Amino acid sequence: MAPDLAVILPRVLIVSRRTVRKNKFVDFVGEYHLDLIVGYGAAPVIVPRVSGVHMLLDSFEPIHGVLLCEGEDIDPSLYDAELSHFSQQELDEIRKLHAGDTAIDREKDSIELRLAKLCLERNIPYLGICRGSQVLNVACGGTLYQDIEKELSKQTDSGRENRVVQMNYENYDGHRHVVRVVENTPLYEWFKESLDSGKMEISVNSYHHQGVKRLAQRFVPMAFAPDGLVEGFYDRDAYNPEEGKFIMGLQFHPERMRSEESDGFDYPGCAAAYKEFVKAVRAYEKKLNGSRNVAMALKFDREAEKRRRSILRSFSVAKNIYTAGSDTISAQESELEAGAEFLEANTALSVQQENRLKQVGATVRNASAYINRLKMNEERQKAARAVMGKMSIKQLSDLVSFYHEMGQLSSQVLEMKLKVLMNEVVHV
Ligand SMILES: N[C@@H](CCC(=O)NCCCC(=O)O)C(=O)O
Repeated sequence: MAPDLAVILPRVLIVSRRTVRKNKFVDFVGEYHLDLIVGYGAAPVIVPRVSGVHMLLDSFEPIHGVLLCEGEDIDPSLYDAELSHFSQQELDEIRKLHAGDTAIDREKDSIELRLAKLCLERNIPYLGICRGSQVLNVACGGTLYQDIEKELSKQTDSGRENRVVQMNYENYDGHRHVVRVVENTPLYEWFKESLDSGKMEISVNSYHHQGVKRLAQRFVPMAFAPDGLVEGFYDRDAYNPEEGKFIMGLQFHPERMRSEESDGFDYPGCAAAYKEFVKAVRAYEKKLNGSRNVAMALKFDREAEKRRRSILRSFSVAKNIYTAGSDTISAQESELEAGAEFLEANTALSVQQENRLKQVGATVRNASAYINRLKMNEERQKAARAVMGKMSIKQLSDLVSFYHEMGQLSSQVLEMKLKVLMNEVVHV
């Protein structure tokens, strides 16, 4: 069971985050993400955010999906050409308040932006949660607020009632704020039975202080916070999980919207983003393998045809030599190889094939070995017939059913081995 699953499950890449444990760096990924990916039928592959990995992403192929989630702030120089509009005092305040986030991890930025761009180039399913949604927007040319509280609240004239607390360190996991869900979007479909009547609102968690400022052109918003911040978006033209299409970003964490006591989700729709994402990942893998198999089959066909031609050519040269005498052999020896190899490898030829080969002169090289093998076969058959002639009907019918059973068994095992081999070839 295990080897089959290992071959079948599609792979979702997730980049780790760095922290310090017992005086040394360790890499981690939140288990809620991993559990959901496994639960819906894909294999999470953790890409460590260690130096140099951004140059080694080819080694993580095949990639059937990418899930990017939490982490430090994205380096503002990656999305904001004019850099800091903040005074030194403001920057110090931001760093003090969000100390865990404001240390930038350039290696992670670099790995994640490369992965996001790869997904966009190849239409690999991508789910961005929180920082992952910010990475997606930046990869597509959008920009971010470097600090929502300082920038968005400055812009919001409408006053305090629209202000949103995005980070509440006093009530970290219990904190929620409302978002307005946009109709006719996947998010609406997933949460529609939970929307407050007429209000189109759900309450979401929040663990960020950066956020989408200018949404990249290709995206459609799926939810807004009361201060206008985009809380979810997707590429409508690249959305069809059944066909392997999924490019989406969520600023909140549906995987983490759970009751403290029971660990149960706040809404039945919470796991849907993961479910639909993995659905797309699985469909993408199928599509990819399908087209690879066709490409492999075409390659095999072309190679077989090439081989067939060289064998034919070899036989025709052999025929000419046979008809004309043996003087010219050395000049054409290399062309004879294919035919000779073919004869060596195929002892079980039909009488018709054998006559045809003799006729075209294929006995010129290795003829004695070939004839010896044929003779040996004939002798073995003669001996077997003699033994069987002496056996009883019961013994003979036992022998028949034994070989029948063995035949069935070996074709089953052969089929399995070919399947494994085919998968290995496809995954090379
Ligand atoms: N630094 C970014 C992204 C923050 C982020 O990824 N938050 C989720 C992690 C929550 C946790 O570590 O508990 C920002 O602040 O916008």
